[in-house]
Formats: sequence, structure tokens, C-alpha cells
Amino acid sequence: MTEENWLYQESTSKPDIADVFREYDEYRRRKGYLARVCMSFSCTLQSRTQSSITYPDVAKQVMKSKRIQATLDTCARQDCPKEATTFSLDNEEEFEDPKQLPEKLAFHMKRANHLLSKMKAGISLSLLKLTSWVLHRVLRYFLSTVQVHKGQMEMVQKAAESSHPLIFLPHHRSHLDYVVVTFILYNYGIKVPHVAAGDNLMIPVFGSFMRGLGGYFIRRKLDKVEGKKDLLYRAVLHTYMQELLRAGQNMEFFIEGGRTRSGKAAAPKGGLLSVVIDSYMDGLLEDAYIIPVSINYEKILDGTFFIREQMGEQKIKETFWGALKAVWRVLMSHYGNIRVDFAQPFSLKEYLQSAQYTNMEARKENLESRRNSFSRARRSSGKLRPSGSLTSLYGTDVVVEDQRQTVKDLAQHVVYTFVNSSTIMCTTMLAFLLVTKHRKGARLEELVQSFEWLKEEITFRGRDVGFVGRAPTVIQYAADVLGDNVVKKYSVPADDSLAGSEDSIGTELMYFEPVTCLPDVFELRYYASGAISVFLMESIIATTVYGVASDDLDIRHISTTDVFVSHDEVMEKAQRLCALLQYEFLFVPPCTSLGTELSSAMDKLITYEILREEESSLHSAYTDSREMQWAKRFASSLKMQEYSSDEEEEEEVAFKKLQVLLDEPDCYNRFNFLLTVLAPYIESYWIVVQSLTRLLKEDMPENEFLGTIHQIALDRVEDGVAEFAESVSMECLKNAIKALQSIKVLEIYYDTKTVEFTKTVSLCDKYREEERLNDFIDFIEDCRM
Ligand SMILES: CCCCCCCCCCCCCCCC(=O)SCCNC(=O)CCNC(=O)[C@H](O)C(C)(C)COP(=O)(O)OP(=O)(O)OC[C@H]1O[C@@H](n2cnc3c(N)ncnc32)[C@H](O)[C@@H]1OP(=O)(O)O
Repeated sequence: MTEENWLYQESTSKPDIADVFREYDEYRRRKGYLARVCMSFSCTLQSRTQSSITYPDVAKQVMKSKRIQATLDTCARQDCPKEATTFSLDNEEEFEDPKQLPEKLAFHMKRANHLLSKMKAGISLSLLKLTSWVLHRVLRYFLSTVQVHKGQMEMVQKAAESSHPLIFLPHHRSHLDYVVVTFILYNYGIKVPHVAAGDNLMIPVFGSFMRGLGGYFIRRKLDKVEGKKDLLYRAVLHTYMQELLRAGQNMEFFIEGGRTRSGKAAAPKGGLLSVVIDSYMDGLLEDAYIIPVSINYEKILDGTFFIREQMGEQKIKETFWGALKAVWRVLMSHYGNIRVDFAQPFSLKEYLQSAQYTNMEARKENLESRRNSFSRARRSSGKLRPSGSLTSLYGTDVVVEDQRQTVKDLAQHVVYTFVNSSTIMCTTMLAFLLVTKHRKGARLEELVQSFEWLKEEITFRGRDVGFVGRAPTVIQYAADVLGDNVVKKYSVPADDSLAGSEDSIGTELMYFEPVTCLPDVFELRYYASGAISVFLMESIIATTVYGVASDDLDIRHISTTDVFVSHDEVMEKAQRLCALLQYEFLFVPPCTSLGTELSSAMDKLITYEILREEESSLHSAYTDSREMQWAKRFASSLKMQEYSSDEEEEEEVAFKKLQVLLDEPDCYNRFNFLLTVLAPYIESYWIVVQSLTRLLKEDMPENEFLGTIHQIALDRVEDGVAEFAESVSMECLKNAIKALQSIKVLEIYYDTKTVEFTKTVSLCDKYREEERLNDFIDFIEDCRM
């Protein structure tokens, strides 16, 4: 048996994991020859067949809907010479030339029909059957298994038995994502979803297939002209989705709005999700089940498209020939195993109700009154009304901020769930170890030790790993799957200085070395990113402790020096670090407080004996005057004076301090490991904040600023001074600018003095003082390894 086959057998030997290919084969084998031939095309894994499921065309209902009628009226009136102030159709006398109205109405009606026909899906059962049959054969060319968790599939099937639509929200990594999700659902006898596809995918032949398999096409930017809402387009999309939901159709969309370029989840978009929430608010939908999905690959199929973009190059446009070439490349390669995780389905209704209790009372009242007012409106006269929405995509006015937050919260909850419930594949584990613990490379024995340690850490934190088997075999397999451009694998004689093990002189040792130079390092980092979420919060605390104690802490070797940091300073600065990295990671779900999560991460570091907590009073706690001053400032910011009016008492307030213990190898290694998890990001952010001093002299066009910092990052790598080559990541630099804007260090405005109203970056007033800006830069500088 070859090594690969062995691993294939092993990886599906977990009792709760099913391989869709193998289940299909066994099912067909059990059925006998005749049945096998007859059911060749229609075979699904479950007794419930797809033939009993219907996929109605809702186009007629869309065009007849009140929302579309009212929007047509609005658009027609907007085009007429004199604007009307009301949406009612019976106000024609207000126009200079009432004859124009029907003409304009007809024009917009034609446009609405055109938009809808370009958008809508047309699911064909025969095409689904044929595609499933083809996929069962073709996918095996380049995949070993498509694994699902049996318990999860049972939960999804149970949810599908209810009368409510299922909303699948997957993490978007590859073009194979939607194929695999529909393929699995089809095979498990679940109604396949309608999937929102960006209109860039409307390419000849492929586009038509996609429609027949559930794809409907949406613009990736709703409004063609910036600042002007395309009301008709929004209304068509909104109504189309609502009618699908009303008809009980399942849905799927990629809430991040595109494939991840870094391997991490991107900030979610709220447009399509707002329609689902709006449908519930409108009373059109009694309930729906939300199902976050994560699709985990051993090797990503989409090649290295993201490397170009991380290096600052333009995205390549999707074309027919490009798609054909990609299919051919995929068929000629091997991509190992895929594991698809469906998180526990949750009821939208229950989520919104519990959000009402946990979130602000005000939001609750808004939602309630909104729902009630809509029900009243529907019961009242049959007159046309604009049906403008307050929570959603189609708002005739501005979406209320409070309602927008409800949608954002749900979107973040979904992203948090799919990131934190994803299975960690063996390639991710190997890449993660190679960018953190073994950046300079390691012998197989060393990697085996680290691999087993990492597996234990992952499973201890309640996450699953996507393989079974002995670590040495898994590591070698993972290195082969990742390929030579990511991990170099070679043999070295045991007496080589690299090997260094005395008892193995004369034999050969396997040595693994990550490729850490540009641009290939982005591929390595891409895979490694999948494991960051496991250690994220602990890494934030470790990085902050290091930042706070940087003057006294030398992490180059084990040290027995007593180093103390203030507990509250660490907590406060950790929150600031999270705010700075807000576009890189989602630290906590919206229903949880960041402070609580940081505290429990700190408790973990205390348990590992990296930190020791000590209680002490303010006046004796710190010999260092900087910390003393900080502690006093912090005390006053906590409004201690409310409890103690005189200075004497304030001085006696107990403060927690933390001793940093790096005298044991285990603690020292873990602390260093935690620092390396975030270190490349810190380096990118440091490059950006350092460059802020340029803005002290004058504001800069945003593109020029971004270009300058990208060039600085590239030069640092070329000059050999960059610690991490991946710090040049364009996505990271852009995220840093967005975060600085969000925490009000930077502001971006349109320069009206230029002809094209150039987007310009400038420092916020507070940071125009050099001293203040330097303080801020120092904070990031201190966190750098
Ligand atoms: C067996 C067989 C197997 C084979 C099987 C094959 C399957 C064959 C299927 C093919 C399937 C392909 C699938 C490809 C996969 C992709 O193409 S992924 C890319 C396309 N998908 C997406 O982007 C989905 C997520 N994106 C969104 O939801 C975005 O919001 C939209 C709808 C695209 C719009 O984006 P945008 O124009 O950038 O605007 P955005 O700022 O998000 O907001 C738009 C409006 O939404 C509303 N909105 C936004 N956020 C909020 C909020 N938080 N609260 C309330 N309202 C909000 C507002 O009205 C807002 O307008 P404003 O009031 O701000 O003016």
C-alpha cells in the first residue's frame, strides 16, 4: 500500500467522520447490480431523493411585488421634469407633462426585467443529477476524500426537515467551496441552496451551468455611480431574495464578499444578510436556520493567485480561457483531503430575540416596534407604499445605525463561528510550526515533537484536527502536499552540523526548511493562518506583556531576572492592540466582552507559569517611576475618586502586578512561540505607524502613502533588515491604514483642490503633536520582536 493510500485509509477511520466518495460507493454496492445501473444518475446517499424537492421560478412574483412597483414609480418620477414628492401612482397632475410618466415607467419596467433575467438562477434537477454523477468521478482525480462529520450532517438534515429555509454562510477560500457544499447537500438529500455569485463569474458556458446549479448573479458593488443609489437594482435583488425565502428556498452566500487572500477570514459584509433579517422583520419569514460553514483544504486549488495581490499587483480578471486553464491545472495535480464543517444550525428568530436581551434595550425596542409597524402596515389599505426598509439593502433612505449594528453583529457572530469551529488540517499544522517555532528549519524528529505538542494544544482547546496517523508519516505527507515551493525537504547526513545528533552518525536524517523569501512566503503564511485563531488571545497577552516589559525583558535567552508588569496596564494595552489589529482578526463574538476573553487568556498564561500574579499596594508596587505614573493615571481613569476622596486612601488601593517568569525552558519556549504568532503582523503595522511622521509635514494622497510604505517594506526585505518577509503584505498594510482611521489616528478626506477629488490621508489633530505621535509609535515598537 502506498503512503498516500495508507493515509487515506487512516484519515477516514475516525468513527464520526464520513467520506462522501466512500459512502457513495458503499451505498451503490449495497444496492446490487441492477439497481446500480438504473440509479446511476440519481444516486444520493440518503433515502430522501432530490426528485421530490422543487425549485420554483419566482420571477413573476418579483415583478408583481409592491416593492418593485413602488420603485418603478419612484424611478419614473425622478426622471420626469418636475419631481413628485409622493410615491402614489394617482398623483399624475403634479407633472408638467403627465404623458411622460407611462413612457418612463415602461423604460424602468424593461430595465427591471432585464436586471432580473441577468440575475436569476434556474435550478435544473437533471443538471444537478448529471453534475453530481460527473463530480463523483472527476473530484477523485485530484482529491483523496471529501470528509464531513456525521453528527453535523444529521443536525443539518434535521434542520432541513423543518419548514424554514436554511442559510449556509461559508468561509470563502476557493472556487471549489460552493461546488463542494452543493455536492454534499445534494448527496445528503438536502434541498440545494441558491448561491449568490459575483457577476464577474458570469463567463460564457460556466455562467449558464452555474445558474442551472443554483447560482444567481449579483453586482459586487451595488451602485455603479459612487454616492448614487441604484434603487431599482437594489429593489430587484432584495425582492428576488425575499421571494426565494418566501418560497422556502435555501440560500448560500459568502459573507466575506470574496475569497480570502491571506488564509484568514475577512471582515463580513452586511448587504445580503440584511435582506434575510429584513424578511424576518417584515413577517415574510417565520424563521430561518443560519449555518456557518468552514471548508478546510489540505491544499488550496486556486493556485497562487493571492501571492500577486499580496505583492501589490492587480487581480486577474475571470475569463473563459482562464477558467478552462484552471480546470486543467487542477485535474493534473493532487490536492489531498477536504474537510467540510457545518456548525450547529441556529434559529434566526431565537438569535434576534436573545440579542434583544443581551444587547441594548433600545435596540430591542426598535426591532419590536419595527416588526409591529410592518405588520400593521400590511393589514392596512392595499395602497402602494414604497416599502423602504430600515434594516436592509433596499432602503429608500439611510439605514438606521442601530439596525445596521444588529446585522453587523450577526455577521460577526457567523464569521467567529466558522473560524473557531474549523478543523485544522495537517498542512496547516506543518506550515504553522514552520513559521513560528521552526522558521529556520528542523529535523524530522524535532518536527515530530512539535507536531504532537501542537496537536495536543489544538484538541485541548476543543478544536479538531483533520487527520489520523503517526506524526512522522503525516509530516512527510503534508510537506509533499504543500510542495517544494513552500517546504523544502532534503536528507542530511546525521553527522552534518544541521543534524547535530551524535547517536545517529552515519545515517541520513530528514530536514525540512520553510521557504521564507518573497513571494513564496505568502503561500506558507496562507496555510499557517488557519491555526492562528487557536492561540490568538494568548498571543495578544504575550505580545502586550513583552511590549510593556520590553526594556527589562531579553527574550533571546532564558533569563532569571525579576521582571514585573502592571496587570491593568497589560489589560489596557492588550485592548488597544486588539483595536489596532481589528481588521486582521475577529477577537471575540459580539455577545462577549473583549475584557473577559483577555482575562481568561491571561489566566492561561498564569496557569502555564509564564506569569505569576501578585497583589500589592500602589505606593510599594513599583520602583519604576514610569509604571508608577501609569498606575496613577489608570487609577484616576477608573474614577477611583468616586470611592475615595482623599489622596491618602487612593495611594493604598491594591494593584495587581505580574511577574514574568522565563527561567524555565518550557515557559520560555511557549512565550517565544506566542510572540511569533503575531510578530509578522506587528512588523507590518510598525512600518505603517513609523511612516506616519511623514504626514506631520504634509498630507498625502492615499495611493501615494500606500505605495511609499509598501516600498519601505520591500526595501527592508531587500536590505536584509526585515525580520519577517511577509511584513510586505499589501493586505496587511491596507488593513493597518483602515484601523488607524478607525481608532482616529488618521483621517481620510477627498481633496477638493484636486481635479479628481483625490483621497488624501492626514493625521488627526490629536496626533499632530510630535510627542504624542511618538508615544503611539513607541507602543507598537515595543511590541516588536
Ligand atoms: C451537485 C452539484 C454541485 C455543483 C455546484 C455548483 C454551484 C454553482 C453556484 C455558483 C455560485 C458561485 C459563488 C461564487 C462566490 C462569489 O462570487 S463571492 C462574491 C459575491 N458575494 C458576495 O459578495 C456576498 C456578500 N456581499 C454583500 O453582502 C455585499 O453587501 C453586497 C450585497 C455585494 C453589496 O456590497 P457593496 O456594494 O460593497 O455595499 P455594502 O457596503 O456592503 O452595502 C450595500 C447596502 O447593503 C445594506 N447594508 C450593508 N450593510 C448593512 C448592515 N450592516 N445592516 C443593514 N444594511 C446593510 C445597505 O443598504 C447598504 O447600502 P448603504 O446604505 O450603505 O448605501
